[in-house]
Amino acid sequence: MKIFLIGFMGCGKSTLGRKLATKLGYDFIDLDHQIEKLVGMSIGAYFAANGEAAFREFERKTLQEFNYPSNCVVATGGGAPCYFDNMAWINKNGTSVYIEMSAAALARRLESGKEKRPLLKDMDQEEMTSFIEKKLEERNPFYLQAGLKVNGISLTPDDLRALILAAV
Ligand SMILES: Nc1ncnc2c1ncn2[C@@H]1O[C@H](COP(=O)(O)OP(=O)(O)O)[C@@H](O)[C@H]1O
Ligand SMILES: O=C(O)C1=C[C@@H](OP(=O)(O)O)[C@@H](O)[C@H](O)C1
Ligand SMILES: [Mg+2]
Repeated sequence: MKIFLIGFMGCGKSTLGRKLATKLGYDFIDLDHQIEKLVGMSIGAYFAANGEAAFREFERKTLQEFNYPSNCVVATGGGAPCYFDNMAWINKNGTSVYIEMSAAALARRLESGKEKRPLLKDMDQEEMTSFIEKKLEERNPFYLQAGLKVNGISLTPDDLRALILAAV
């Protein structure tokens, strides 16, 4: 089974994904790390050098052309499902899981680590909360196409594993 974790920045795709993969005995792939490896720089540096549109193209290519093992957990980037035909591609090729959280909870979590996220790096808590509220409105139509939606607050890897296994 190929499990694609989707959801806004900070919902826990990378952290929970790695632990979930270990629990299932599956490989773990973080698409952002994969992109960083292929372009030879951090996501932040790539955004600064080439802009967001170039990043989205590269993200699509990486998502859709990666040679996934048959059993894996994939942490996507927060924007990945929301561009091109990526969400349809994900649903055709795997089981998608949306880790849902409110804008306020996401903003609290993202306070540390925002320097690594080019879309957030210059914002304070208030700006970040309203930016996330607006972005979630745009992105939810894509996220909500996931096969399974789970609440990301206090979500443990064991909970996530149980919810996914119950749903498939
Ligand atoms: N289930 C969780 N419970 C509490 N904190 C979490 C959880 N998952 C992630 N975090 C914390 O939230 C931040 C963002 O997590 P990360 O996995 O990078 O999110 P994403 O990949 O979805 O952007 C990190 O500081 C991480 O330690
Ligand atoms: O939501 C987004 O547009 C982005 C999310 C990031 O991944 P995480 O969701 O893992 O932070 C990363 O792909 C890039 O900074 C853009
Ligand atoms: Mg991540």
